[in-house]
Amino acid sequence: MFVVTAKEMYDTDRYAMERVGLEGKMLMENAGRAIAREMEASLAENDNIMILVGKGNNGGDGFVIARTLLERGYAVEVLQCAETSDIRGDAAFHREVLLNMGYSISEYEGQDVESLLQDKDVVIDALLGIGIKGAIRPPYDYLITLINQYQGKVLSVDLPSGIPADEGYEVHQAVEADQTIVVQFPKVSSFLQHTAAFYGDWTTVDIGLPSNVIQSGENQKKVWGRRDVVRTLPSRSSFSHKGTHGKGLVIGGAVAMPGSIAMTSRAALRAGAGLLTIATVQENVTALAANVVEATYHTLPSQHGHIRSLGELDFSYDGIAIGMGMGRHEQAPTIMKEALLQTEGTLLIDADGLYALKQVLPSLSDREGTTVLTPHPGEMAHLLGITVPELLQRPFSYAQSFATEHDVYVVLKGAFTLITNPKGDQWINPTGNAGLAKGGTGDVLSGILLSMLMQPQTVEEALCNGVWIHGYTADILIEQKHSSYDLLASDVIDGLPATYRNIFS
Ligand SMILES: NC(=O)C1=CN([C@@H]2O[C@H](COP(=O)(O)OP(=O)(O)OC[C@H]3O[C@@H](n4cnc5c(N)ncnc54)[C@H](O)[C@@H]3O)[C@@H](O)[C@H]2O)[C@@H](O)CC1
Ligand SMILES: Nc1ncnc2c1ncn2[C@@H]1O[C@H](COP(=O)(O)OP(=O)(O)O)[C@@H](O)[C@H]1O
Ligand SMILES: [K+]
Repeated sequence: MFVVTAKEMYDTDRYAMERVGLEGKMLMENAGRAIAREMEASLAENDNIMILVGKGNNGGDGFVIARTLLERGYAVEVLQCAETSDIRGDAAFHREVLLNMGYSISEYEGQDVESLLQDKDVVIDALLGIGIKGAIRPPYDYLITLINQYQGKVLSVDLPSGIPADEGYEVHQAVEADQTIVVQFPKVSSFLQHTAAFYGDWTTVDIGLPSNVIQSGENQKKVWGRRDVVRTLPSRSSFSHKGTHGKGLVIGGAVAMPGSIAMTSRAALRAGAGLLTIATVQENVTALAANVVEATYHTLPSQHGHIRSLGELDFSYDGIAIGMGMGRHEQAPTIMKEALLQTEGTLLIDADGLYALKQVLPSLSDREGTTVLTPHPGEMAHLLGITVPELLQRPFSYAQSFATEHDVYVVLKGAFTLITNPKGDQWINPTGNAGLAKGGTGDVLSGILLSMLMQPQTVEEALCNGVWIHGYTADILIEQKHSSYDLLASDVIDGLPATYRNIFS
């Protein structure tokens, strides 16, 4: 499923009208009817409905929705919140159709909307869509405040009014919808931390727009779904052997942090790695060996309880993950530089490794092999030299500029983890829940990703599948036997068998 900006949506609209021959009126008819049909699932037969219509095409959709619901027998009052002379084009056309069918429209002229809303069960918000610019002006500012005070159900058309389609905007005032019915493609703002909650539950409706423009455009954004996982996750050949499934190396850990690499390693093995070696400080090996019995071990020279150097480490592995529990110390950047320059294959860098990387960033360009960075927002902000709030305002652009500039894959973790390839294409992961907001779940993700990167699939598929599996496992676990409070990172590792059985069933 494609995810779009306002510009991509307008370009698609123009292409549909000018090149394909789908008239605007027709698209608006499709949109309004599809949205009304979708809304019916949330409506009761006797509901009193108020639809607030704005002056643009979002309001135009509103006129079609009103007509469709009225024809189906619902009690709908239409409040037009703009001067009739300001309503133009397709919206004006559908306004006329509504009137021609014998229905009436009230115009907002400063009347007491609060009392008008009192006997309504549902408010449909068709005030503003993707065309919003700048701070909300009257009367929409006032109407949005009233909608948010209203106790009944609020259903928004395309976007909650006041929310822009794109990233990079601060939101001061917007409708807090219970549900949003999105026209054709989800907009970027439905995945951003500061805007996602305004949407409530959202679904998309197909209005017949072509996807050519987006498909042929640069830097596509897509949601990675279950079907993609089933389509791309390689099944195992009955003649495979442990070497076929990838020989991985995990470098990390310190005396004070033995758990991270244990989780990464156990997760990698559970996720399907054929063979796994752990390279860590000598002091931890005995305890780890009892914990991760399937792995082999390589002891690294240590100093003050952390890795001093990579010593004589052999780097001939199918995939290497570095950084988990490694600590932030003086030697870390040198160790990172060595890993960047000595390893030829796939290198995944996580956690403390990302802090060390920041100091040797230019060495990234000297790498031949694939490099994957898995930062959480704090680590990504540090790599970029910006603040976390700045990053969260524009995660798509920042992840994209970093990935393209440094020729790396970036897995920016969060409620909607964002995967970016070195060309700047992006995938959004929809799985996962707040149960994952706990120490160690990132280590587990690194292990799953290391394993995925060694299976026969593209790097993009490996990363998207790994992130999806991690989140989906947490989703099943909190549905079936855990909660978002008690879930532990190690539970996610133990939940992987059920996920695989489910995917391959
Ligand atoms: N492919 C498409 O793009 C389609 C879009 N449709 C609908 O059309 C909508 C986009 O229509 P428009 O481009 O007319 O945009 P809007 O419906 O968002 O209306 C924009 C108008 O609102 C006013 N406005 C903008 N910012 C404001 C602010 N801060 N305060 C107060 N008023 C403000 C301006 O007068 C502007 O012209 C979509 O969200 C969707 O609902 C559908 O009808 C069909 C297809
Ligand atoms: N609210 C949330 N919803 C979904 N996933 C989440 C949420 N919070 C965190 N996660 C996921 O949990 C993991 C946390 O990783 P990270 O912050 O590196 O943890 P740690 O360093 O403790 O291992 C990431 O995969 C992230 O996407
Ligand atoms: K709206």
